[in-house]
Amino acid sequence: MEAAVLLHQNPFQDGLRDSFGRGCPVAALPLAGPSSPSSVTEFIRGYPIITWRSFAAAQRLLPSRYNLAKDLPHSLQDRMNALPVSYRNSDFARTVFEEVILEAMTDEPSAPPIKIYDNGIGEETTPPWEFVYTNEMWLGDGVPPPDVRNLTSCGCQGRCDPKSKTCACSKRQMQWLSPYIRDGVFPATWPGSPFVYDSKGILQREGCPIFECNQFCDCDDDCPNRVVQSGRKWAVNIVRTEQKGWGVFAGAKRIPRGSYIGIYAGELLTEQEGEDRGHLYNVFGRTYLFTIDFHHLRIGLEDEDSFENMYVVDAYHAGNFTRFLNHSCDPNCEIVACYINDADVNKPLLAVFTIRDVDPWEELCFSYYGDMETKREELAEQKAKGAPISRQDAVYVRCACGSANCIGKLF
Ligand SMILES: C[S@@+](CC[C@H](N)C(=O)[O-])C[C@H]1O[C@@H](n2cnc3c(N)ncnc32)[C@H](O)[C@@H]1O
Repeated sequence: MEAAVLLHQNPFQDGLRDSFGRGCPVAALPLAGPSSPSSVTEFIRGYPIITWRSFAAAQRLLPSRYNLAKDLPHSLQDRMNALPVSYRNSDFARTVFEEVILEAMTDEPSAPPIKIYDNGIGEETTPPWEFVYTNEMWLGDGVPPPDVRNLTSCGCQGRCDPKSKTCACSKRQMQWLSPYIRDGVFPATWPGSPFVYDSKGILQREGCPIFECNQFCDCDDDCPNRVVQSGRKWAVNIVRTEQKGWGVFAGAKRIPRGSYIGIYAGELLTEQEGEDRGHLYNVFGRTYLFTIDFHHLRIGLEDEDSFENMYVVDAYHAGNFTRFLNHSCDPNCEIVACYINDADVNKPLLAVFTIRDVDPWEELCFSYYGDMETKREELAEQKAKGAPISRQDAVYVRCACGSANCIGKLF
């Protein structure tokens, strides 16, 4: 039986929390079931006293909220696709698309609205109505729900102090960063360490996994270790490109290096499902699959090459503006593994950050191959051996990134 912990909607709850702190009783409620949190030890007239701390403990026992890919709502897409092409290519359809995006942005209150600009390239006024706009992850068949029971959380009051010796979140971040730092010493140019962010939320260290404070941490919403979960702050636009289909462009402001841009959202699929879909997308010549095979997942394995990735994100049927990020051989963004409310190390969120300053209206791109230097070395090695460069059914697209050191083709 699941623990039934219901804290009645009480307009005074927040007031109580503010006045007495989180260790104080907030309610005495019926709480039943064998898995009632062990932290409930005091009772009033037979009812357990729920404190904020025991409430947080009890929350771990409740089923967590998550989305299943099979429940993706697609009636709007079906209706739009049933309309004549002339309507779908009208300015009105573009306004509808922008409104749909706006509606899905309730989880990022400071995010500027996303505009779809008509630059006269091509016939389409909006991207195809082939996907559900969402900032969330949708779990495919065989993908387990988030592991919330094993989340480590901090008991910090107010904003977490990166220098704290007791903050469980800074300890966890330190532990995961240590393989990437020479002699365990953080560079002086890296304020905020061991958190990966400085006090303004700018990412200080690229290429390492991020461990943010989570839903069970006691710290406040403005804690410096809550950047991805606070949502996008920078303006982005969806614009048609000459040779790469739709793309994502910065707004009127320069975006500094290390800025959070968005989550590569979509369906989280098993490797097998991703592989099957990959064959179809290769025939189609357009793919939105991202394989979760970050370097840190190999740490600790006897043979790093024996690593087998478990999950893939597919943004074809569901996703947000990040699904329009094109590839560049000289990228200004990268995807970083970010952990928040799931303790399963194989299921990070894919967070997009800038890796250099981005000019106003510049296109935002990341490398579909990860580190480009490694990719170049790999290609040179394969060429020397005369080995085939990629999988049999891969459809090669000429890379149109336009960078001076472009490797020439995609996939
Ligand atoms: C994740 S989607 C990016 C959004 C895509 N442009 C669209 O219109 O939906 C990946 C696809 O975009 C195209 N693409 C991305 N980067 C490209 C590049 N550098 N050169 C040519 N095509 C590119 C390829 O068709 C690729 O399969």
